[in-house]
Amino acid sequence: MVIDIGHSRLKWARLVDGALDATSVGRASTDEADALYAALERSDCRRALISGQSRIDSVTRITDRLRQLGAQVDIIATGDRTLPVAPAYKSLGCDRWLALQKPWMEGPAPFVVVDCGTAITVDLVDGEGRHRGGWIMPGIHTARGGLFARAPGLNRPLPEAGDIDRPARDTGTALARGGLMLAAGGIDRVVRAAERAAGDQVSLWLTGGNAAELASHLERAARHEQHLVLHGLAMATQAK
Ligand SMILES: Nc1ncnc2c1ncn2[C@@H]1O[C@H](COP(=O)(O)OP(=O)(O)O)[C@@H](O)[C@H]1O
Ligand SMILES: CC(C)(COP(=O)(O)O)[C@@H](O)C(=O)NCCC(=O)O
Repeated sequence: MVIDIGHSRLKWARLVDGALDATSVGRASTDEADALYAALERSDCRRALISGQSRIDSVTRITDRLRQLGAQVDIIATGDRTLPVAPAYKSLGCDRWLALQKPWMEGPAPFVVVDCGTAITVDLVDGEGRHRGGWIMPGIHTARGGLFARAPGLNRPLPEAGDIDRPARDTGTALARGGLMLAAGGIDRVVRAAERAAGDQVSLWLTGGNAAELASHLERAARHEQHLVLHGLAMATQAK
């Protein structure tokens, strides 16, 4: 089994012959991992490779419970296995490093991976397969949470955003459109900067919990692959 412990959500899947079994992908809140334990107990898997790029207390709680259930748990650290794309720097999040591996295997060409989760991270890999580094921005939900903490009067259930290019005429819609505009505008700008840094056109991969809602608001078409971190973990199980 491979498990991605994010700051907000857990994602997991079984492997069949070293590849992800798409039918087995599960998700839960990082704070309520019972569905993961139930999936482990239902399956015949007793080994887990984990990306634990989350709060240390969450990772400890989840891995302790998995061990109690009889699993052999291995937590991967950035750069500690030989994968096709090496990290540009040592303290790079393990989730970011893992997410770069599948796109590079699909063709040796420059690309960026945008992971839209608790944070929005954008990472550039050039045409030689070198990770050139990236950018970290607050995720949509995180940015709104920060705003609501400072201006609690704004906090409310949000409606569908609709056309984000149209000026909103009520507070909820303004917040819904503004959050998407902030993220999409930041991503569009970063992709242009990545192309200047690479000196080449880049293809765009989107992953993470907010990828689907952001895709249609970006300037260019992106390939949406929901579980790039899990795919990277699957590759890591085959690597030394
Ligand atoms: N069913 C869902 N439950 C929780 N969050 C969701 C759900 N669908 C989309 N999201 C969004 O996904 C974000 C988390 O994305 P994810 O990639 O799982 O993050 P992380 O890897 O940081 O834990 C949340 O901030 C939320 O806006
Ligand atoms: C930037 C992140 C918080 C993103 O985490 P996520 O939103 O996927 O939960 C994580 O990759 C991280 O803690 N990185 C370490 C710092 C770095 O990548 O430079």
